[in-house]
Amino acid sequence: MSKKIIALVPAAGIGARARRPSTAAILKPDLPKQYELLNGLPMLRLSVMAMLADPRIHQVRVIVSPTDTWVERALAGLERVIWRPVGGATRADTVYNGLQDWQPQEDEWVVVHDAARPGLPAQALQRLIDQCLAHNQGGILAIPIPDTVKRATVEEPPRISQTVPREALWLAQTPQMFKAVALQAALQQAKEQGFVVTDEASAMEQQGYQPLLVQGDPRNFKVTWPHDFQLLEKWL
Ligand SMILES: Nc1ccn([C@@H]2O[C@H](COP(=O)(O)OP(=O)(O)OP(=O)(O)O)[C@@H](O)[C@H]2O)c(=O)n1
Ligand SMILES: C[C@](O)(CO)[C@H](O)COP(=O)(O)O
Repeated sequence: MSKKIIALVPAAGIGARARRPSTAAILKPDLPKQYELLNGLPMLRLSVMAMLADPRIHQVRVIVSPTDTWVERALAGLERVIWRPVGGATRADTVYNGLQDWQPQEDEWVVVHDAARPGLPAQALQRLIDQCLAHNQGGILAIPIPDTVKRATVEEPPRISQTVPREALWLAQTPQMFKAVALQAALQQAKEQGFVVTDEASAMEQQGYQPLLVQGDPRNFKVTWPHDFQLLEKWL
C-alpha cells in the first residue's frame, strides 16, 4: 500500500533580509517576503503549487504566523491545501508546531518545503520522493558546492584564513523528506537540548541518522536578499 505523504510549508517568517527600498515596500512595510508577487502571483502560492505538482503529495499544510492576515487570499482556490496559524519564533519552531498540530501517524512521510523557494522544478521534487521511498530513508535536496571555498577571518575587512576542501560539501535546499513521527521526535529533542537547527536534516543528524543527499537544482534557491526577486522572476 502506498504511504501517505504530506507537505508542510513553513511560512511564518518576516523576510527581514529581503526588504526592498521600493514603493511596494513603503506602501506595505509589514508584508512578509512570501506574499510578494512574482510575475503576478504570491511567492507562497508558487511554492505550494510546486508541491502540488507531484500527485503523491496527499495534502499541503501551510504554517503561518498567528497574526497572519494574507494567507487566505494568497492560497484562494487551491485544492489539497490547508493553512494553520501555529507558526513559531524560529523556522524550527514553526515546523515543530506544524507537526504537533497535524499529529502524524507512524509510516506517514512529511516533505518540508520553504515558502521562500518558489522555483522548485517538478523533476527535483520527484527525484527526492523517488529516492526516499526507494531507500525507505529520509533525505534532502542539495547541490554540490561549485566554487572554491574560503574560510574568512573575523576582522573588517575580512581576509582569507584558509581554502577549504570542497569535495564533500553540499548546499542544503528544501524540500526535505522524513518519516513525520521521527522528525517530530528529533525536533522535540533539539528543542529540549537547546540545539539550534536551521533545517530538518540537522535535527535528524543529531539523532544519528544520515539523510540521503539528492541532487537539487540551482533554480530552487531561497529568496533571501532584495535582488533575489528579480532573479527568480527571470527563472520563472
Ligand atoms: N519563525 C519562522 C522563520 C522562518 N520561517 C520560514 O522559513 C523559511 C525559510 O526562512 P528564511 O528564508 O530565513 O525566512 P525569514 O525568516 O522570513 O527571513 P529573514 O531571516 O530574512 O527574516 C521561509 O519560508 C520562512 O517563512 C517560518 O516559517 N517561521
Ligand atoms: C532550510 C534551509 O532553507 C536549507 O538551506 C535553510 O537552512 C534555512 O535557513 P535560514 O537560516 O532561515 O536562512
